[in-house]
Amino acid sequence: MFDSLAFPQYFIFPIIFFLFLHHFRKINPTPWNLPLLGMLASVILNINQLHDKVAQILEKTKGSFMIKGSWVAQYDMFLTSDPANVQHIMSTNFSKYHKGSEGRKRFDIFGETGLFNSDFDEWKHQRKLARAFINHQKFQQLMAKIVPEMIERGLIPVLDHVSEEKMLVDFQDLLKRTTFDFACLIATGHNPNSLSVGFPEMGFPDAVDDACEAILIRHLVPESLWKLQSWLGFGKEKKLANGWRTIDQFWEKQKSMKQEEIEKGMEAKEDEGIYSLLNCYLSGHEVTGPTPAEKVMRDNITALIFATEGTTSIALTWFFWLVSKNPFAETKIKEELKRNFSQEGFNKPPLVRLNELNKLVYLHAALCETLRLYPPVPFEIRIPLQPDVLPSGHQVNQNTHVLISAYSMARMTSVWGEDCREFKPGRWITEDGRIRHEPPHKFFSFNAGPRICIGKDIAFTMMKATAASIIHNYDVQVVKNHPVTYNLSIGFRMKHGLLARVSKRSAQPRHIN
Ligand code: HEM
Repeated sequence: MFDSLAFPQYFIFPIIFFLFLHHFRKINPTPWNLPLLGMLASVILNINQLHDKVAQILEKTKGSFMIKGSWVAQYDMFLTSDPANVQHIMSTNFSKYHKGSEGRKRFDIFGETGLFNSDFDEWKHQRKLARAFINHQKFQQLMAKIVPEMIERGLIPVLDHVSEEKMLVDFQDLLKRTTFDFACLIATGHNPNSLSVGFPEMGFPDAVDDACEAILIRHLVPESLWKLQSWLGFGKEKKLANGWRTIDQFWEKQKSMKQEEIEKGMEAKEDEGIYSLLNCYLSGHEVTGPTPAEKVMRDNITALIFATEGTTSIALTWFFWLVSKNPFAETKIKEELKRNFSQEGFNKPPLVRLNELNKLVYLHAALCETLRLYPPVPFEIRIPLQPDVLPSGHQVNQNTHVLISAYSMARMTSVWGEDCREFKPGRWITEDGRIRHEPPHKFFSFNAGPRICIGKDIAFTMMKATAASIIHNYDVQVVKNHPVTYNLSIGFRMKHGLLARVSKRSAQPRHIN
């Protein structure tokens, strides 16, 4: 019979045990390796500051640390932020590491056939098409058309409204809307107008955010556990399933809208500056070839929206927060804008000339520094195809998941110097006033090697145009004491958003002379 008097011991023992662990982890930051549990208990204890805990371990262990797997997890996790290891895995020995079926299972919402989830020949094929789409001259024309339009017709009216109404606004949400509309235009040719005064429900990007939280948990717990949770349908897995439905509905809607346009002979014409991945797919355009299977289109279109929106808006949010904390940087950005755009104003369509964004060296540097400190994709995982020895001397094999932490790399004094944790845009500017280019295995925010991000230039154009238009025309006052921390997710969203008030810098004219 159950002895009710003995009942508390079932709780007291684990509590004392975890307090004990908690005390000693302060003395030694490396995780404890416990029988059966491996280092899982240590991970759970630090779950809310996961990225900082990893950074702390890696700084202490000179950039490499093996987390022994548990009986439950059944694989080892090798943490690294050592640039030599990163170069070895991502570039020099690229063909010997893959994302693998483990990765595809965790990221199943983005489809098996898409660029993100594929490896080897399938990946090569998809990447070739994606690059052809982005490098086509029509894409440049599209950018020159939609970026100024979005600022003029989307961002400025909303900011004017928020400013006139003296509203408190979640800047993260506002930036998410800006980049979501932009992402939809390049992926499908339709503008969902989520950036409008009524702040309509967004659907897709919120669904992706929910999915990203569930995917992080899938990295931390055994597959059997998250699969059981998914089958029972509760918690994060339930949210992921709902998100999946939202993304599928989004795709169905986009497809039927486009088909209707085609049937009515109303397709957007390329010579009118309209060029989108969906148009290319459906018209069998030279860049994408014959129309592929529907699943391939769904996977790549949703992945392109995710790749564009789920990264650029995160970077911009941290940028505005960092600028608010570093008035010296804000002053320098304002001065640079005034020097380059003072005569004509900035936010009128003919004046957002994308090639002129190159003049904004300090703004570019401040964005690089943001991306270094707060990489929107904070880590990458690769699995070796065969046993290998890394430049750090560590041995890995097919049973090792190698986690490369971009967030930790930014916090390594051996990589970025004693001031690595400080926001210093100046570190990105050469003595003759140009942008300093760092190798991708050191500045890992866009990945490195053959799988490096193909949208880096597009992201900088979008981020610079958005940030410049806002800072040149408005004062953004971030609410003091609002808690700012990252979400537990594979993306680096702020957990509580970024609350701010916006006011026009001058009533008439809007720009500064
Ligand atoms: C600040 C913004 C951005 C950041 C920090 C970023 C970062 C990254 C990272 C870390 C990866 C590697 C992901 C992985 O393999 O798991 C990646 C891949 C990719 N990115 Fe970006 N990205 C950004 C913006 C964009 C934009 C605007 C686009 C498209 C227009 C884009 C398109 C892609 C694509 C298609 C891939 C897959 C490449 C491949 O697997 O070969 N990204 N990006």
